[in-house]
Amino acid sequence: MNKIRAAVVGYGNIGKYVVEALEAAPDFEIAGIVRRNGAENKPAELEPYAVVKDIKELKDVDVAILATPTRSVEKYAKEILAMGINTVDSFDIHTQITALRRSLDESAKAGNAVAIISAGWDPGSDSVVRTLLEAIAPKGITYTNFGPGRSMGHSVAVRAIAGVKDALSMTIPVGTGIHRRMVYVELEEGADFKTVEAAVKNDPYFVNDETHVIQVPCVDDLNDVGHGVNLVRKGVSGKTHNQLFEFDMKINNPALTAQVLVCVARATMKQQPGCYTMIEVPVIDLMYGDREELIAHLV
Ligand SMILES: NC(=O)C1=CN([C@@H]2O[C@H](COP(=O)(O)OP(=O)(O)OC[C@H]3O[C@@H](n4cnc5c(N)ncnc54)[C@H](OP(=O)(O)O)[C@@H]3O)[C@@H](O)[C@H]2O)C=CC1
Ligand SMILES: N[C@@H](CCCC(=O)C(=O)O)C(=O)O
Repeated sequence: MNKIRAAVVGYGNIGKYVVEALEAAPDFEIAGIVRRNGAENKPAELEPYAVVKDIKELKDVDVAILATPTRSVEKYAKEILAMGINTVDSFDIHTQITALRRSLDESAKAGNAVAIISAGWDPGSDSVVRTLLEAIAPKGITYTNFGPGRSMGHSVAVRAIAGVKDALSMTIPVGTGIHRRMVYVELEEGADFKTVEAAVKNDPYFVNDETHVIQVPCVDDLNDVGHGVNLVRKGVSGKTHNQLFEFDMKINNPALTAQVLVCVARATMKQQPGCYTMIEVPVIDLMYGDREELIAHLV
């Protein structure tokens, strides 16, 4: 069997778990890890792998798994798709997904490659669940209630603000798909708390939610990467009301995001050139194994 050669771009919270998920997958091999500082301070667990500054330094990469901040995804994806290498990412600014899809569709087709975007758990696997539930009860309301837990995307956005040394953004479910954001910040020496607080509250990640910013001496003392979702749809199948569906999970956030990225990386190998979201990809393409055996086992 020819293994799929994957590069991991960015070695932060998600990147570390992507390496583990690739190591556990029978059909993948790690082509290398791409880091801004290359092999400088190479962590012990990456000893068996090439760690480089530029993906061009790696050989025969089939797919690049982008574990970078969401706001860097488009730049990395465009460069990599132009080389004819597939990309997957977990881009999570929901209001910008269709724009990213249009932009990367052009890049992917030009590079004769495949991009699957917004492939984490939300957006990502939850999007597939929402789609399925809406198909089987076309009229009705779906509520996606997160947490309580750490949003990686919101925490990354706060860490990017000048003067922030570390940050933890906890998502607190208020009900009916509404969330409160509790943001714990550790500041660089001399940083002004009020300026940071205003920047957080004005960031598009936070601007629509009730947000509280709290200064703490050490974010690491508070950190817990657990998260979860309770997704409920109540609706109408045909002309019959009161169909009630519920999907619930409690997870290690980076570990689940990484596993979704890896199964979606597999699926890139089976699509025509272009850019897709997870709801556009046949779910069987996420799976490793013989097609007929999967059908016998899962259908
Ligand atoms: N859709 C979903 O369900 C989910 C999506 N996510 C997304 O995953 C993203 C990554 O999260 P997380 O792993 O916690 O982030 P981290 O900050 O821990 O890691 C990102 C890594 O990307 C690299 N990098 C490349 N460019 C930059 C840059 N400009 N600034 C900072 N780092 C850069 C760095 O690695 P190096 O130093 O090695 O170069 C960095 O460690 C989040 O932005 C979030 O949106 C996360 C969870 C769920
Ligand atoms: N994109 C999230 C995962 C979904 C949960 C969420 O959106 C939130 O906590 O606000 C994340 O980055 O952790």
